[in-house]
This record gives sequence, C-alpha cells and structure tokens, in this order.
Amino acid sequence: MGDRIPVHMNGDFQYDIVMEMTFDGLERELHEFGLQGRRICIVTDSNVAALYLNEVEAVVSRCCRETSHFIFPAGEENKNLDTVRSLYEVLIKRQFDRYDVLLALGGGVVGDLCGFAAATYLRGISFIQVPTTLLSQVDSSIGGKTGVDFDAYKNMVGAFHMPKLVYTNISALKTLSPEQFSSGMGEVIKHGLIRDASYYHWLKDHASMIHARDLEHLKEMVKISNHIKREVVEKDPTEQGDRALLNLGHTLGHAIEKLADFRLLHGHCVGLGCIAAMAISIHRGLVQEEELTRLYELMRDFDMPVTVSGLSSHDIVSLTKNDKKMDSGAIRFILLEQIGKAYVDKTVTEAEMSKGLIPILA
Ligand SMILES: NC(=O)c1ccc[n+]([C@@H]2O[C@H](COP(=O)([O-])OP(=O)(O)OC[C@H]3O[C@@H](n4cnc5c(N)ncnc54)[C@H](O)[C@@H]3O)[C@@H](O)[C@H]2O)c1
Ligand SMILES: O=C(O)C(=O)C[C@@H](O)[C@H](O)[C@H](O)COP(=O)(O)O
Ligand SMILES: [Zn+2]
Repeated sequence: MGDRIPVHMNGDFQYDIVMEMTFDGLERELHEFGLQGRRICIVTDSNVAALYLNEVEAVVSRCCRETSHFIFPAGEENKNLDTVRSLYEVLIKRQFDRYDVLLALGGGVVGDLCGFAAATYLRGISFIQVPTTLLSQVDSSIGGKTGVDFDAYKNMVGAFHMPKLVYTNISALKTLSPEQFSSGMGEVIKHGLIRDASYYHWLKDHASMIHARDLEHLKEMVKISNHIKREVVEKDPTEQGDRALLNLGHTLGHAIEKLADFRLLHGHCVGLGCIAAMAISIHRGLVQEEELTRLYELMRDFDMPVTVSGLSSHDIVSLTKNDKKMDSGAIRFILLEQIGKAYVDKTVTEAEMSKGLIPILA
C-alpha cells in the first residue's frame, strides 16, 4: 500500500490522498466506498483517454454496477460551460442519479470541470480525483476548488466541492510532456515560497533528479506539496482568509494567462506572477534582492519561462480588476515577507504592480 494523507475539514475527516506507483490500488480504494450498486462515469480528455482510459476503466469496472466515460478535447479552451453542458446531457441520458459517481482522470482541466459538474448536477453528487499531471497531483486535485472559465476569464464560475478520494499514480508523470512537467513546477515552487523555505531549497538541491523524473524524488516532492496544500486548505476550506496564500503569483498570472489566449500554460503564468510578486516584495524592502536571481535560477533549472513577450503592463494590471480576490475595490494581493512566508496585502497599488512586472516583460 502506498502513502496516505488524510484531509480534515472543520475537524472532521473528509477524504484521503493516496499515492501509489500504479492504478491498481484504485480498486481497493473504490471497494471501501461500497459502490457495487452504483454507476461511475470516468471524465477525461482526449490525450489522457488515449493513454490511460482502458487501464483505469478495467479497474473501475470491477468496483461498480456500470462504468462509462465522457471524453472531451484536451486543452484549457475547453474548460468552459459548453463542455459542462455536454457532460450534463450525457449524465441525464444515462439516468445518473444522486448516488452515482464521477471520476476525474486527467490534469487540472479535467479535475476542475468534472468537479464542477459533480458539484452542480442534481445539486451535488460524489466525485473522485485521479490526477495525472504534475500540476494536478501537487495542487489542483486537493482542496475542492472546482470551476470553469467564462469568456476566458479564469475560473469565473465554480463551487467548493470536496472529492471523496484523491488517488495519485506518480508513475503517470513519466508520459507527461516536458512543457507540462515544467508548468507543474510553477505550483511546486509556489508551495515552497509561501510555506516552506527548506522545501524551496530542497528543490534546488535535487533539481537534476526531479528534472530526470526519478520516481522516488517525484513522490517525495508530490508528498511535501500535498502536505503544504492540505495544511492550508484544512484551516480555511472556503478561502475566508489564509487560503488566499495559495494564490501567490496568480493575480498577475491569471491576467497573463487570459491575455496570452491560453498559449501559455497555467503553471508558467504562475511562475511569472511569482517573479512579479517577489519583485514587489523586494521593492518594499521585505526580501533581499539576490532572492530574485535565485528564483530565476530555480525556474531555469526546470525550463520555466522567466519572461513573456507581446503583452503590455497596462493591459495586465487592468485585467486584475476582474480578479476573484477583489474586496471592495482592493485586491487581496499575495506578497512575500520572506522565503517560505507569504501574507495577504490589500495595499498593493497599480504602480507597484507595473513596476513588479518590469523583470518579466521582455
Ligand atoms: N482547483 C485548483 O485548486 C487548481 C489549482 C491549480 C490549477 N488549477 C487549474 O488546473 C488547470 C491546469 O491543469 P494542468 O496543468 O494539469 O492542465 P491540463 O489538465 O490541461 O493537462 C495538461 C495536458 O497534459 C495532458 N496530460 C494529462 N496527463 C497526462 C499524462 N500523464 N501524460 C501525458 N499527457 C497528459 C492533458 O491531456 C493536457 O493536454 C488550469 O485550468 C488551472 O486553472 C486548479
Ligand atoms: O487551491 C487554491 O486555493 C488555489 O488558489 C490553488 C491555485 O493554484 C489554483 O490555480 C486555483 O484554481 C486558483 O484559484 P482562483 O480562485 O484564483 O481561481
Ligand atoms: Zn494555480
């Protein structure tokens, strides 16, 4: 049996994150839920379906009455209400009831969309996360933020809906493209920056093994990130306060992601946003200037972009006004007090954001 991290909300047990090296253990976990009389619909995208659907469907079919699947074209541009609508139509046609289950097999796009459909179909049914990208294994499968983009505004429509289980097969990371792996490192570095300086330095020390996708190093990394994310979401499941720290790099990152028409990957935009947030923290005298060089080096170790071309600082800053972290006209911006310690600041001005963007606008 692999590693298991229980997640509690408001003191009560909610679900386990289970980490293994194959999909086989999913059978044992599903049997725990007694789903023999239920239907399970596996929601996945076109790329993941080609790689893993047969294998996972075979495991799932041993644990429930009926297994089916819903496949949509891969890509952030399909994380929208049109795809959710198609999924609702399929569920209605298959007469899915309130006790049937959705299983998200894929990256953060699949998990966010499937979770949102689960949160809203029949006012809420159960869902299970089986994350297959680095980004989804370290971040998006945990904590119950579900949702879709609307008119390309990121995650504009969504709900908090906790999964019943997160089942992570680390070895699935072997088939991920280098670009997608590098994108996942954006959220990993974010975890170190907001919560754990020793983890941040560990990433630097083990960069070559992580880059080579040594499975033991990946497992260790996913585990530490999972502990960090779990600790934050347990204390503040619906982002009334400190959960916002997980948004380091996202206020500007989401604006860049939309303005670049999703040509840039989410984790890469988060990385760029982290550089800008660190630059603002340095301008405020909170963080030493040499930390920016260290961050560049770390991002380069993982082939992450450190600049973006063709975007204007004015457009990026203007778009932050649509950010979900707006609070009575002020943005709840995440800054660094030091490496490993972030805080929410409502006083960051547009001028500071523009200045913070200078290092990344090529
Ligand atoms: N809910 C949250 O807390 C949260 C946290 C972070 C990010 N997100 C969201 O997650 C999304 C990004 O997720 P992502 O980076 O996983 O992107 P993604 O889901 O688009 O997956 C990236 C690509 O990798 C492919 N893929 C998936 N697993 C694979 C595998 N094992 N081998 C080969 N190819 C594989 C997919 O088909 C896709 O083309 C964004 O929409 C972002 O907003 C949500
Ligand atoms: O779980 C969270 O909380 C996060 O903020 C994790 C982020 O990495 C993720 O991208 C999230 O979807 C962003 O949330 P949003 O509310 O800013 O859309
Ligand atoms: Zn993110």
